[in-house]
Amino acid sequence: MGFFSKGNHFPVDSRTVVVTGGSQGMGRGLAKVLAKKGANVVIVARDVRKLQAAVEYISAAAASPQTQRFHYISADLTNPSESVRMLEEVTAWNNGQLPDVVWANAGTARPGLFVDIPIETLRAQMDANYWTATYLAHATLNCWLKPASAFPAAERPTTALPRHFIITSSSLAFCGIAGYSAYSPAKAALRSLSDSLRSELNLYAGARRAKSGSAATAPPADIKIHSVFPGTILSPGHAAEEQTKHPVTRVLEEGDPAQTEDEVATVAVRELEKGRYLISTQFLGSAMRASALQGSPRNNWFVDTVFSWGTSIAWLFIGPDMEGKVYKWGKENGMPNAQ
Ligand SMILES: NC(=O)C1=CN([C@@H]2O[C@H](COP(=O)(O)OP(=O)(O)OC[C@H]3O[C@@H](n4cnc5c(N)ncnc54)[C@H](OP(=O)(O)O)[C@@H]3O)[C@@H](O)[C@H]2O)C=CC1
Ligand SMILES: CCCCCCCCCCCCCCCC(=O)[C@@H](N)CO
Repeated sequence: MGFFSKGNHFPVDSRTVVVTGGSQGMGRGLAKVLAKKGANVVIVARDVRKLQAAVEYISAAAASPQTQRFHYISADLTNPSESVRMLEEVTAWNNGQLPDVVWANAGTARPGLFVDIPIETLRAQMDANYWTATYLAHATLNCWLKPASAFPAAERPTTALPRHFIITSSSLAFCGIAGYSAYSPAKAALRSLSDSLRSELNLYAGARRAKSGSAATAPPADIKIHSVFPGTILSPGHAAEEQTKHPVTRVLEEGDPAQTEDEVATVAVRELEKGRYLISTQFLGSAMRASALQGSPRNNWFVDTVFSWGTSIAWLFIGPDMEGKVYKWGKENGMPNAQ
């Protein structure tokens, strides 16, 4: 479990990392931090011009510019076959080796009042946030776990470093607020996906160490799942979501401290290095995480347990206060859209 284990649980030096949504915002911040730590990075998004500009920006941060490699792939990850194609291309570019780390970071929020959001947008938000990550998890884990896949068989070093599949969710996975009804459910579902995959991957970790001969077909490395739950990030995506955000949503999130792409990326990677599983990136996010731990592994059993008692009391006050803010908005401004 690594309860007391020290050391870096997320070494990326000389390893190959895929970051989706790496052309801007948090994904670009992540790619830059990983480049500084010596990783080869492939960023994935749709817009080629933004990808080209981002590769230039990210490669300028490389620790060893002579040896580190950077690449971009344009793909619309709402299409499941694009995740498969993208991983094939990454593997070919990476001298036939599968990537060591895949970070499902692409996502988009379309805030607004539920009744005003067209059904197509409700579905598109699941596509953009839940399905992009789930398709990528399916494609990646198939490559990593199935020796009979279309990918070249990896070597089986006895001391292989674990591979990591990381999901960017949102602190809104822990708390539903007015104006994010199209987005939060997708991010909450990703937390459930993380917990489910984390449980399931124990099967393969066990199989790798099986006494029977089946260990020969077991994957070359253990696989770790993690999810990151940022609060507000000052990104191009955030600027766009401000356009459709109802003012009451701004009231509810006004206490949430905004982070830059570099800040959120630095904290996320630092927490991965500590071996964290559910990762919040600032204090309010940590409080929201502690209040919604369910059966998920704790970062620190003592701190998280006491923190969860505290948040359980805090919610008795914060919950009614937040309900009251929305009610007051309605009382003061009347029917939405009727002004
Ligand atoms: N901004 C915020 O306040 C918060 C954001 N988050 C989450 O963090 C992640 C990053 O957000 P943020 O930093 O705002 O990033 P942005 O919204 O600014 O950028 C999104 C990135 O994802 C790419 N992308 C979007 N859709 C697709 C698609 N269908 N296929 C491939 N790539 C796609 C975009 O490129 P292109 O459009 O060219 O495809 C871009 O690179 C998202 O998952 C978001 O939900 C979580 C908490 C808060
Ligand atoms: C004890 C716990 C108290 C909890 C109080 C909760 C207060 C609500 C804060 C909402 C923060 C929303 C950040 C959203 C980021 C995001 O994902 C979007 N911007 C999409 O990009």
